[in-house]
Amino acid sequence: MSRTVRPVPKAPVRIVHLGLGAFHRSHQAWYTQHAGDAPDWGIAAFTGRRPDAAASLSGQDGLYTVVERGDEGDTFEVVGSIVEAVDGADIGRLAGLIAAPGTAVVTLTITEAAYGLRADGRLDPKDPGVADDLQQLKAGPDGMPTTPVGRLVNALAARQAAGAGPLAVVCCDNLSHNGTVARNAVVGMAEAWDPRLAAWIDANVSFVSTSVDRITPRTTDADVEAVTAACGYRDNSPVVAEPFRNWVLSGDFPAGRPRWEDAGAVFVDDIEPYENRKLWLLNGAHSLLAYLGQLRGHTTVAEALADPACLAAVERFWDEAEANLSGAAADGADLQIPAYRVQLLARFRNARIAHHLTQIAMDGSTKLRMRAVPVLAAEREAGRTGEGAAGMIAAWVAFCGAATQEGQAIQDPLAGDIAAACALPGPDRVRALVALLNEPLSQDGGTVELVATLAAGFVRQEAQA
Ligand SMILES: NC(=O)c1ccc[n+]([C@@H]2O[C@H](COP(=O)([O-])OP(=O)(O)OC[C@H]3O[C@@H](n4cnc5c(N)ncnc54)[C@H](O)[C@@H]3O)[C@@H](O)[C@H]2O)c1
Ligand SMILES: O=P(O)(O)OC[C@@H](O)[C@@H](O)[C@H](O)[C@H](O)CO
Repeated sequence: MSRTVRPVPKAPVRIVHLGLGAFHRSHQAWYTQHAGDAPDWGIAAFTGRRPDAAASLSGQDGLYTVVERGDEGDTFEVVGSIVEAVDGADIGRLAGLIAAPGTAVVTLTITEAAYGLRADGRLDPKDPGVADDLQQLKAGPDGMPTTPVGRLVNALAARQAAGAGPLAVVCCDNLSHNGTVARNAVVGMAEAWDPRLAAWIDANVSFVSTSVDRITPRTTDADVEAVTAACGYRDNSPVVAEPFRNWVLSGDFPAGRPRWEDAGAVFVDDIEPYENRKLWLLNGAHSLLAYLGQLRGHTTVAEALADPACLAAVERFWDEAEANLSGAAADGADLQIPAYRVQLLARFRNARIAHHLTQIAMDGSTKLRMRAVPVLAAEREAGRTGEGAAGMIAAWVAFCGAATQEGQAIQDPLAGDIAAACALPGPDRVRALVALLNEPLSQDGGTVELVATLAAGFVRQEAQA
């Protein structure tokens, strides 16, 4: 940025973030800036796989613009809660910050696929990243773990050694029971390296579960230009997000936390109803639109939703999801599912947010396990067909088949297995793909037949003009 516009003084680092992407900047960093005690809570944010985002943000003193993009127009706000942006490969700095007694919270947005989990939600020791990091951790001080979980385990060992006390790890990825997932991944890796560290983590680290929501597509060059034109300064790291935002958290913060509730965050005892409402209705519809929409020639969420066939598929899935959602939380709070559905349609129709289906389609095997499988399993259990949820899986099956035939790479942690499944003949192909999402469902002949029939009806169409 060409001028100093730091909206708050530089706060001391008390939060460490892993996964410095678009979402962290539009969500957790925004909430931290808007907490009543923001001057006490600075964030040191580490990138995942490349140093670029840290270099870009460091070049402008950590400051960046959140462009809130509504139906009617844009508003701009400079956010200053990220006080340090670091290359994720700098594991020394990460260990130093996590070992510091002042550090109280670690937040994560490293994507669903980065946890290295099997379909049953446990750490997968055969995952190449997990296996390699275990070797690195066992190599001692010269080891260089490369996955976020391996780096975090390494840094927690430094905190244990420093006697710096307990802290909270707050998973902000779109995963069911995301606190438990983060715990399984971190404790699972620690156990395989050093059981005493695993025991220390068990006793000292609180894994907080969250439901996180704010549609934040990848920033484009046009977004950078729009900020320059509207604000009169050059920001190389702006982020564009919808006006809506939501954060529900459940768990303990043994070393304290910012007053995120001042910015609208909600703390609950029973997070599951909120989590399912968001993951099934919002993210489920997104995944359905990502595969069916692309097969029908659309490129963005808003375009796909304007197609009556896609809208009907979403409504069909939502009816099934709603039948299996709790309408109220344990404390009696009404989750207002019908109103939530209406609001979602309006959010998806915000055509000024160009949310690309290709981005949502990535890592489908991990996402569909949480977005389609639970609804389909519940529908089958209730003696119903589960055609809406099966439709989402069928769209993914047809999408994988079309991409494979066209020689396009599928970005997914199971890309090799997907390619192998797609090489099989008809019914075996569908069964093998369903098995990648959920083994028991793949043994249910009725489910496989239903998915196969629906998938046969989804054929690739020419891109819409
Ligand atoms: N973007 C949204 O609208 C949104 C909304 C709610 C939740 N989320 C959650 O946040 C996550 C990140 O979204 P984003 O928009 O910031 O994405 P992004 O691509 O902008 O950033 C992702 C970050 O994670 C790192 N990363 C990605 N894959 C990794 C891997 N396999 N190993 C290590 N690091 C990896 C990247 O390097 C980057 O730092 C999503 O996957 C989702 O779980 C996103
Ligand atoms: O971010 P992912 O890859 O988990 O999923 C893609 C979208 O469904 C997601 O980013 C939503 O836009 C977001 O969860 C809205 O809060």
